[in-house]
Amino acid sequence: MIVRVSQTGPVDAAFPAPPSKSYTHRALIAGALATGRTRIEGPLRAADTELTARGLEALGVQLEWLPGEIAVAGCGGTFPAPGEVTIDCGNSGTTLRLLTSSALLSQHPVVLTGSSRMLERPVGPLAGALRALGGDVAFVGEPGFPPIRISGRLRGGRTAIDGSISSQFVSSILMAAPYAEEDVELTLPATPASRSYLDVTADVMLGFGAQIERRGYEWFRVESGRAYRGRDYRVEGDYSSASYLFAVAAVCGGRVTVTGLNPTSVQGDRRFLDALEAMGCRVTAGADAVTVERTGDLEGIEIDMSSSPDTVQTLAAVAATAGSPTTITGTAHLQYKESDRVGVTADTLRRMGAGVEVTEDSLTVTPAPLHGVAVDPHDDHRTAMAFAVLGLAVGGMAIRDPECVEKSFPGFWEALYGEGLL
Ligand SMILES: O=C(O)C1=C[C@@H](OP(=O)(O)O)[C@@H](O)[C@H](O)C1
Ligand SMILES: C=C(OP(=O)(O)O)C(=O)O
Repeated sequence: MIVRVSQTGPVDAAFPAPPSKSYTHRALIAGALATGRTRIEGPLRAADTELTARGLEALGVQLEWLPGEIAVAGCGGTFPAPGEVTIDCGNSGTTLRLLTSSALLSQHPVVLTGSSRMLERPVGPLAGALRALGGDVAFVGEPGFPPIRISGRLRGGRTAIDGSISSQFVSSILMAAPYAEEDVELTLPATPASRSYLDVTADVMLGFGAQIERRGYEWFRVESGRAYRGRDYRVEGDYSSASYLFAVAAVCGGRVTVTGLNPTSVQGDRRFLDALEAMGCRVTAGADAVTVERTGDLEGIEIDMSSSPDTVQTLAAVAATAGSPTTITGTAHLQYKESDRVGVTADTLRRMGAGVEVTEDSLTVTPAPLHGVAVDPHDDHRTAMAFAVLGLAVGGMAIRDPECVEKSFPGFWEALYGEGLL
């Protein structure tokens, strides 16, 4: 299938925010490990969160998707899998990385595998740290990459972990740590990539009753034996998904309101709004809704997005419509995602007519007259959504395999269609 995107004028639209993917993954894992029952209210039902749910079911957890909620029967810290299981984590890095440490809480070995792209996404630093904490993580194929076979136990203790490729390595150990035999102490020698996701992890862990001490993003200590307690847990809206909707106002002019967003959220992609404001948009945040409005021209900016990786492509798309160049730094780890995102973004923007310069850790977009092109997102939802939005400003855009948005934002095309934008 192909979605064709035509040019549209200034907009006046309102959308509900899709629920947060990161919070849903974590609430599923905390609820599954907890003592007692959990109701996850307003979860994201998308390909990736279903993969986490199915993975937990394979580990013996009972859960049920009901309208607007998930009911999870907590297993009290030991997964009752009947024997060795293999879990296909598809294209979801969060599923594979976050389940890696918790898999040590199964009585039997667990094999984690995924799509062909997933087998190219690193897990080496996580495996190394888990070995130091008592686990046995074997690489079934290429060293440092999935598939991995996890056995042994989570003894706990102290170790260092390098999170410069992915914060998910650190989140993985933190989420399982309350069930280690001893306290877990993690030292991070370098600032982790996507550090804001460690705040999301800590937020969910504290919400489920765990105890964490931390010094910024350098050092974390989780108390052993402070089990998660099952509870009713409401999932907040997703700032990464909302970025595409806000970007519609930024590139087309007019205004877009997104409801269901937490104004004090720790999600790093909230910073995307600071970027739009610095470029010349008006951003107003209420108790539960954010409005982005553009009446004049946009100016380019310089911004560090190392903690907001999932909105780099949205920002690059907006930057191509501004009046001066934009430099986004902190982009090095985007090469490890569903695609080499900086490479794909640079290539597509150049084909559209923009000037793009790439260094190891930055992307500079120099605006120029743009024309639409055909985009093959190579199964990367964020490429499809970012360039669809830019297509609304430029016209003549064709997005192939649009169903890849199922990964995080299954209603994306319907949302645009519903507002008369497609
Ligand atoms: O922990 C999470 O929920 C995520 C962490 C980030 O990944 P990295 O830490 O690998 O950059 C982000 O890109 C991903 O979409 C979700
Ligand atoms: C990188 C992403 O997800 P994951 O790492 O879970 O595949 C994403 O959603 O952009």
